[in-house]
Amino acid sequence: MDLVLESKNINKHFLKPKDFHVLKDISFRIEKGEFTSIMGKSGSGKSTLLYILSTMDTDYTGELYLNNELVTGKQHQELSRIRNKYVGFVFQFHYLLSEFTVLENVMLPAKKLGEKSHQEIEYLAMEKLKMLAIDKLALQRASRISGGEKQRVAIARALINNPVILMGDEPTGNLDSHNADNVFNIFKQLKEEEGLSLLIVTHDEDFANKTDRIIQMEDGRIIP
Ligand SMILES: Nc1ncnc2c1ncn2[C@@H]1O[C@H](COP(=O)(O)OP(=O)(O)OP(=O)(O)O)[C@@H](O)[C@H]1O
Repeated sequence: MDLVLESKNINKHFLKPKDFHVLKDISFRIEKGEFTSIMGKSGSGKSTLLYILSTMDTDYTGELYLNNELVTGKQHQELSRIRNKYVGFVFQFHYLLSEFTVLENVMLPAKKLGEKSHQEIEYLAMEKLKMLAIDKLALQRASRISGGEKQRVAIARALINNPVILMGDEPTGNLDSHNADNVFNIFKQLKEEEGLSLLIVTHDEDFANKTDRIIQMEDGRIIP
């Protein structure tokens, strides 16, 4: 079995304003090429969990493995390298740099990783833009494209370092149904053609029903 993510007994407490046990014994695995969605009522802990799994939040107990590597306990710099290399992340809001071009936005995470030349990164970024059918927008400023296009640029940016897993916190939450379908189809294509694993938090039942597996959360637990 080819595992890309494993969570073992992850627990988290928020201590302020008072002790709140927000995640309770979260254990599950994601295999290569699996398209998983996370659903659950508002406040059930979905975003909190996703920020831990993507290594952005390190304040928890338990163990997290990415690509069979234990990431829990790693120092900031090493963690940042692992995140940049293994995890792509798409937010509900695109967070593009509006004064930069589409191409420059997509290139940024690869520049940060610093493993490839400018030319190589530009080539890879254009490949991602082509795959998402937005290569014609490469030299446009990010502020001048539509909402659906911005989310596709955000996906291209999340893919630039060829992550093993793409995570999303309601990536279709701000989109109309046409653009949401479009993003779902892109995710499905990435799974089928690239063997990418996806872990997507969503409130959209239609979206979730089309994924391979739904993880249901309630009060900080996964419902078995
Ligand atoms: N920094 C924080 N300090 C204290 N409590 C927090 C903090 N962040 C989140 N919470 C609480 O933790 C619980 C889980 O929040 P989380 O954002 O993970 O839920 P969610 O399932 O993603 O909700 P939604 O669907 O509304 O986005 C909520 O009750 C929230 O109020």
